[in-house]
Amino acid sequence: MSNTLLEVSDLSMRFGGLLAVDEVAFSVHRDEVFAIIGPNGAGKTTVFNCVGGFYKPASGRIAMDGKDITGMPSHKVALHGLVRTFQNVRLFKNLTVLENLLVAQHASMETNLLKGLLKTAGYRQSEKDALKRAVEWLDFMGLRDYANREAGNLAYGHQRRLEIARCMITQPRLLMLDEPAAGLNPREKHELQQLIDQLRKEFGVAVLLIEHDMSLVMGVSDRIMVMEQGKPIATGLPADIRSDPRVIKAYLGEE
Ligand SMILES: Nc1ncnc2c1ncn2[C@@H]1O[C@H](COP(=O)(O)OP(=O)(O)OP(=O)(O)O)[C@@H](O)[C@H]1O
Repeated sequence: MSNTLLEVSDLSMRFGGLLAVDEVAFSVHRDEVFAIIGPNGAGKTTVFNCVGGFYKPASGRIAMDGKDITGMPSHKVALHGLVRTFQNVRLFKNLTVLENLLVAQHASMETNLLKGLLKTAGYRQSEKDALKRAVEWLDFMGLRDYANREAGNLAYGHQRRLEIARCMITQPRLLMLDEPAAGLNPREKHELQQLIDQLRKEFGVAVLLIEHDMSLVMGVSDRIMVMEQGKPIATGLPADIRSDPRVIKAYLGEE
C-alpha cells in the first residue's frame, strides 16, 4: 500500500480572469498533518474547495488513495473518506449538540425509508449504534454536559470541537480543517493542538490544515506548503519553512 493518501497534481482554478490557483501540486501521507499557509488571497481556501468537492477545478487531478475524485461533489468526496470543517463554523444551530452528531451519521446509517417505517431490527440496531458513537464522541470532546443544549448556544470554542466531532464520527481518513484556531483564545488553541495530535494518533486520521496561527502550524504540522499568489513557493518540514528566506519575505516577515 502506498504511503500517499491524497495526491493533488497540476491543480488550477480560475475566477473570471483571475488565476486563483496556478498548477498546485502536493500530496498528503497517511497519518500526516499537512498545513497550507500563505498570505490572504494566496489561494488556500480555493485549493480546499477544489479538494473537498465544492469547486470544479479548471484543470488538474485530485486522487484519494489512488482513486480519481476530481470534480466530484462534496457528498461523494465524503464517501471516499474526506471531510472538512469551515472557516465559519457550520452546525445545525437549532438542533441539540447530540442531534448534530446523530444527523452527521445519516449518510452511513441504514436509512432505507421502508426499513425506517417498519422499524426493522437492523434499523433499530443502527440507531442504537449511532447513539452510542455520538455519546462516545461527546465524551472524547468533553461535551457530554452540553448534549441537550442547542448547538448555537454553545461557546465558540465548543462549537468548533463539535464541528470536528461531527466530521470524525463519519470515520474519515482525511480531515480538512479550515482555520480551526480562528476566534479561539490561547488556552483553546493549545487544546486544539493536543486534539489534532490525539486524533492522528488514536484514529490514524491524516489532517490537511489551513491556518494563520503560526504557533499552531509549527507545533502540529509534519510538513507545510507555503502559497503565494496561487502558487506553492515552498514545501517542507516546519524548521525548514521557518528559515526559508522566500517564505520569510512572502509571509512570516509580515507577522
Ligand atoms: N468565489 C470567488 N469568486 C471570485 N474570486 C474569488 C472567489 N474565491 C476566491 N476568490 C479570489 O481568489 C483568490 C484566492 O482566494 P482564497 O480565498 O483562495 O485565498 P486564501 O489564501 O484562502 O485567503 P484567506 O487567507 O484570506 O482565506 C483571491 O484573489 C480571491 O479574491
